[in-house]
Amino acid sequence: MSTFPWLKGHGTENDFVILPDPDGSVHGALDASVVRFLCDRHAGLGADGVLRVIQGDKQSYVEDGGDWFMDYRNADGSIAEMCGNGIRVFVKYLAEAGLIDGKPVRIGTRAGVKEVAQNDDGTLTADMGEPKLPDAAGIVVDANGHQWPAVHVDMGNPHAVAFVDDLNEPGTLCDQPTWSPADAFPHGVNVEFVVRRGPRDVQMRVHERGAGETRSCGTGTCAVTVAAARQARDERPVTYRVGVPGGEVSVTWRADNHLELTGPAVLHARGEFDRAWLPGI
Ligand SMILES: N[C@@H](CCC[C@H](N)C(=O)O)C(=O)O
Repeated sequence: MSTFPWLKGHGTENDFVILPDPDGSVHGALDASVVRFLCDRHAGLGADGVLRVIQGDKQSYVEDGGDWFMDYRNADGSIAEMCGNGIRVFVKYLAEAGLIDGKPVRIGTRAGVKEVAQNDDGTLTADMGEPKLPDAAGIVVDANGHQWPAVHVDMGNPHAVAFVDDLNEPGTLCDQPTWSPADAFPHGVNVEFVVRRGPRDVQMRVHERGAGETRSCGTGTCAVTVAAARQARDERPVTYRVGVPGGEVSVTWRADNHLELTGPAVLHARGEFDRAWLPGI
């Protein structure tokens, strides 16, 4: 095919190029350079990542692809296990395309199958599964010469959560934080900076692995909730309001240890891309 369809969508302004590829034949292996080009904000369509939509039984990446499989790629072309904002946008697309009804849907990801429900108010709720808290005490995040202790929370993808006094304090805005010990995150990490605004109410900024500072990160809001609830010794179930630069979401840490992420999802553009426009690919 000389052209392929695309859509744009976002969840709290964490934005994605959606590539429908129901039987996996449109994009084949999906080259990292194609992802980089599509996500380029100057030369391409512009996005924090790509959501490729494949039927669960037509993908060849994981054992259980669910009803539909979310093949997630970061803007730099790297593969990530999971995306909490992306999965809501993914289901919004499936619903608007008439590919699913209103019932909860099982979405396969590289971090396992996640169930996503569509709520009456238009928001979506994803069961994000259980967090892991690897025993990695003593992690320090370093940004522009400033350092903060951080908590390692794994939501299928890795997060380092650092509590700060002020989200605008020097150092929190930078290209890419580093961390020590260097081997704590062999595959890189998403870094969240957090302030408490009140009981069960936090505000964060995030530097995403493979995308830089973004307006939101759904798995990051779950990691932040876990770190904040543990710090406050909250009893479960507990619900946190998590503000991000692009809006806000609600995260419940249930008694059974699962995290539930509720937030908006928006589709805002669609088109047809001519393969001849992919430079040198
Ligand atoms: N924005 C996402 C996370 C996307 C993947 C992340 N950058 C990683 O590499 O782990 C979210 O909403 O969770």
